[in-house]
Amino acid sequence: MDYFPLFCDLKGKRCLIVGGGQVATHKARGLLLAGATLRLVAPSITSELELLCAEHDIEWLPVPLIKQHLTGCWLAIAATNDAAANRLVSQWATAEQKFCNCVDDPSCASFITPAIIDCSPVIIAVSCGGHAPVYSKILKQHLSEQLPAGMREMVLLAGVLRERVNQSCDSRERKRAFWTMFFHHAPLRQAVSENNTDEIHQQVESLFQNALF
Ligand SMILES: C[C@@]1(CC(=O)O)c2cc3[nH]c(cc4nc(cc5[nH]c(cc(n2)[C@H]1CCC(=O)O)[C@@](C)(CC(=O)O)[C@@H]5CCC(=O)O)C(CC(=O)O)=C4CCC(=O)O)c(CCC(=O)O)c3CC(=O)O
Ligand SMILES: NC(=O)C1=CN([C@@H]2O[C@H](COP(=O)(O)OP(=O)(O)OC[C@H]3O[C@@H](n4cnc5c(N)ncnc54)[C@H](O)[C@@H]3O)[C@@H](O)[C@H]2O)C=CC1
Repeated sequence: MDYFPLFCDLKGKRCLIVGGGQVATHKARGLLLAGATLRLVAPSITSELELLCAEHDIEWLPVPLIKQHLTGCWLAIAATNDAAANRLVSQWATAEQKFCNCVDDPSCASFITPAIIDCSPVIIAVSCGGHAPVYSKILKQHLSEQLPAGMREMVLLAGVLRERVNQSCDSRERKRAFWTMFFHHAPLRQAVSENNTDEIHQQVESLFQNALF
């Protein structure tokens, strides 16, 4: 496997972005959606980034880049149009064992950003390993057209029931069977996609009786 996919909780965690152009703006948008706080090092930034600075926890430093800008940051994105600056960020981050994305050269990056379908809590990330970013975008589109109806709602319902299932049953086998049945259960899926709460309740109770005990 060329890259190991991870889903990171970035809420409240500071991330460094170096550069303030179109690509930096796009990466900033993504990190902010995940709740990160940002340190932005760039002499100038796009008007969208200026707006984001007013609305979010972003520390914009219009000063020359120094190694200390990495201090307190969990990861870095080198997003300038200056290849040497991007490489420097990557070298500094790697020396400190921090993950670094490099927008103009995947060979000096320790992570790459995938194309993302965000139906949180369901998140689908697609990468072509840096070979073909546009194809990642096309695959994302393709996948998003194939997703099952009510997918997100079924997952949210599973989250609500999870504790009860764990409390009701010790057998890992039976729990696995319960969840497999749950997600394949046509009447339940139908009720969930229609948001029919009475029917959802009935189907869930009968699943508990039939599958768990
Ligand atoms: C390695 C990686 C590093 C990283 O950024 O993490 C990287 C690198 C580079 N991208 C370049 C170009 C473009 N990238 C896009 C788009 C996306 N690029 C994304 C990720 C990645 N791009 C990482 C690999 C991920 C993977 O494995 O797939 C996506 C998936 C995710 C995101 O950025 O959010 C997002 C689509 C998301 C979406 O829409 O959902 C478009 C199209 C467009 O903008 O519409 C173009 C123009 C067309 C073209 O050139 O192909 C160039 C050449 C720059 C130049 O010409 O100088 C490099 C540098 C190089 O290849 O060396
Ligand atoms: N990974 C990806 O998805 C993509 C990557 N790219 C690459 O991203 C690079 C940047 O693209 P854009 O944002 O469109 O460029 P841009 O020209 O809009 O912005 C470049 C930014 O970098 C800043 N900058 C330059 N030198 C700096 C330094 N030493 N320290 C701090 N900031 C510095 C500039 O002030 C500017 O804000 C391009 O060189 C291209 O190779 C381009 C398209 C997609």
